[in-house]
This record gives sequence, C-alpha cells and structure tokens, in this order.
Amino acid sequence: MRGLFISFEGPEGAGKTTVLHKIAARLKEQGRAVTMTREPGGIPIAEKIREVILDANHQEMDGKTEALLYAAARRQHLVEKVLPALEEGSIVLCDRFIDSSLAYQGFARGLGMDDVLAINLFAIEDHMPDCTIFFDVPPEVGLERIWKDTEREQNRLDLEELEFHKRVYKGYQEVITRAEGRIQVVDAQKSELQVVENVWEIVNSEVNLKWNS
Ligand SMILES: Nc1ncnc2c1ncn2[C@@H]1O[C@H](COP(=O)(O)OP(=O)(O)OP(=O)(O)O)[C@@H](O)[C@H]1O
Ligand SMILES: Cc1cn([C@H]2C[C@H](O)[C@@H](COP(=O)(O)O)O2)c(=O)[nH]c1=O
Repeated sequence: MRGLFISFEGPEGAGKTTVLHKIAARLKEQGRAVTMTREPGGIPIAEKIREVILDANHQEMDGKTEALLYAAARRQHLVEKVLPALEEGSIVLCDRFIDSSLAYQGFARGLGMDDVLAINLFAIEDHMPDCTIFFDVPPEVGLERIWKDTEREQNRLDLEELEFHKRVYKGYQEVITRAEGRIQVVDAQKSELQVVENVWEIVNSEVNLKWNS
C-alpha cells in the first residue's frame, strides 16, 4: 500500500525540525517505516541547490531565479526520494514543501501565488501532501528563537528584514484559506512538549485512518 506524505510548514523558528524528529522517533517505536527529509535538500542535488539559494553572500539573487531554484530542488527531491519512499509504503515527514514557496516567493517576495503555484505544479504534477501541519507562531517569536540559537548559521532568508517575515506569515494565512482543509494548524507558541503532543494527535489519526480503517 502507498505510504503517507505529511509536510511540516511554518515561519522561521517555529519548531518544525525539532518536532519532526520526535514524531519520527514515535512512529519508529510503533514499527512504522519512516522517511525524514527536508526542503530544499534531502538528496545531494537538492542540497547543492540549497547551498546556492541560502548562501548569505548571494544578495543579488533575483526573486524569480529563487522561485525556480526551489521548484527545481523540489522536483528532483520528489522523484528521487519522496515518491520511491511512498511506493515502498513509508510515512514521509517532509520539513517544508510547496506551501513554503507560495508563502515566501508567491506572497512575501510579491511574485504572485498563482504564478508560483503554476511553476510548482509543473514540478510536482499532482503529488500534493496528504496532510500538512502548520506551526503557528508570530514571526517575532520564531526569529527570537533562532537568534538565541548560537549554533545556527544565519542564512540569506533568515537575514531578511522583519517586514519580509511578517509578509511570510500573512502569506501562510492565505495559503491555509486556499488549502480547503489539507492544512491543520497547531499553536507552536506552546511548550515543545505540548506541541509534540498536538502534532502527534494529528499524525496518529492520519496513520490510523490510512492503515486501521
Ligand atoms: N515549542 C518551543 N518553544 C520554545 N522553543 C522551541 C520550541 N520548539 C523549538 N524551539 C527552539 O527553537 C529553535 C528553532 O527550532 P527548529 O529549528 O525546530 O525550528 P524550525 O521551524 O525548523 O526553523 P527553521 O525553519 O527556521 O529552520 C531551536 O532552538 C529549538 O530548540
Ligand atoms: C522550501 C522553501 C523554503 N524556503 C525558505 C524558508 C527558509 O527560510 C529556508 C529553508 O531553511 P530551513 O532552515 O530549512 O527552514 O528557505 C522558501 O523560501 N521557499 C521554499 O519553497
């Protein structure tokens, strides 16, 4: 049976990566096959594209170039990693996917959500996630968290002005409205423990729906 494709979305510092690892561990404890991955990246070609996009020295990068690079990385990652894992019946937990492009490039960069959706549908065809979890945190709170993290190297997108990050957040609200129920929202201002529990409820229910009904 085909696996389950779940994406994690939200602004910078929302806690997606932290929680994704904890959820993967719980699923593995249940004996489930799990694939953890991220965008941009997850496979060598896409990790190289990630380096180009996020290099803090590449300030001259054009917005459309940025959008196309994200879509190119997404295509390769999808065909090389996500689809084969789903074919094998794995639960794929993906740190960001198409909704990031809609919020960051489509809305915050001002390229237009419809145009960014069009290039991404060319890249992913009809392979949308089965479920998406949005980590809801105000941009100021998320940025504060990543600034406190001394081990994190600030990338080109992290270094955008606060106004950009506010537009990203607004973009996500628009994406959620358009998603017609695919995206479930979690209050990511709660403690890490509480967020893990809330995300677990969603993931567990999706897994049960798929395999136990
Ligand atoms: N619920 C929480 N409350 C407070 N701090 C948290 C919470 N969840 C994660 N953090 C901390 O916030 C920082 C960012 O977390 P994490 O890297 O998981 O976020 P992210 O959403 O993946 O960020 P980005 O997309 O910007 O890489 C880390 O230092 C992490 O320990
Ligand atoms: C997939 C995707 C990502 N982004 C942005 C969002 C973040 O600023 C970085 C990725 O870094 P993270 O630490 O892995 O979250 O890239 C984007 O603008 N558009 C996208 O499609």
